[in-house]
Amino acid sequence: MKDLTLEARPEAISFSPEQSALIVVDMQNAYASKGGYLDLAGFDVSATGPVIEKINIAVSAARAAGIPVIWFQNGWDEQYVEAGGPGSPNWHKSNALKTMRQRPELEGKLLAKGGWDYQLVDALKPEPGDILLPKPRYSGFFNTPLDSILRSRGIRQLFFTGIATNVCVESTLRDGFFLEYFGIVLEDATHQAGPAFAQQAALFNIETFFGWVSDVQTFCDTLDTKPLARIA
Ligand SMILES: NC(=O)N/C=C\C(=O)O
Repeated sequence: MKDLTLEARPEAISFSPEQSALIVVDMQNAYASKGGYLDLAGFDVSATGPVIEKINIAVSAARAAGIPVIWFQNGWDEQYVEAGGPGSPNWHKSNALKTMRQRPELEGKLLAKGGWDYQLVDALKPEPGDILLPKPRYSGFFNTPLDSILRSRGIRQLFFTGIATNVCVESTLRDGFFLEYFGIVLEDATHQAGPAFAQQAALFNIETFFGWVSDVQTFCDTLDTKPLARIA
């Protein structure tokens, strides 16, 4: 397929579907569902429903265009060895680990592989041919085979969706930038962890310093695919 031009901020960007991947960051109950880790830690997850719908549309369009879909799940083994102990800054900064220390009844329930909190939300279903990757830190490029998977497939452009815009989405897009990948975030298929200004700040950072910002409808229109559902 020939190069396509995607309308984006701060400017349009050309890309080749054969050199692209759609990355779905951490669409787990932990980050998108009531009763998940972010909700229990006091973050507002009430507006994640429309984001899930937009991600489904973007995933359908990517698959129709032959663009690989890469799903990340953030979390650790049930004993939290992969989370790191007090010698890791993750131990000190992870709000999931801090919440479990404050509420021992939650120990082993947050972001633990095999648990409900770690599972992708029911409305999002990987299909055969998609790539599902665990990741133990915010960035999808650390302690994962992502870079090798992308380079071995000649992929240079990464389209980002998922939660949280200002944490794991931005972290992975930033590291991709340093590794010479072109990062484009589909803003209406993302949601922040924290106040609304965190979403705007992350999008400002991406647009201004690290990549490009577009949206799901533009992505679908540019690929000229017929997504499963039109965006209202
Ligand atoms: N997926 C994320 O952006 N996660 C943010 C915070 C955390 O995992 O503690």
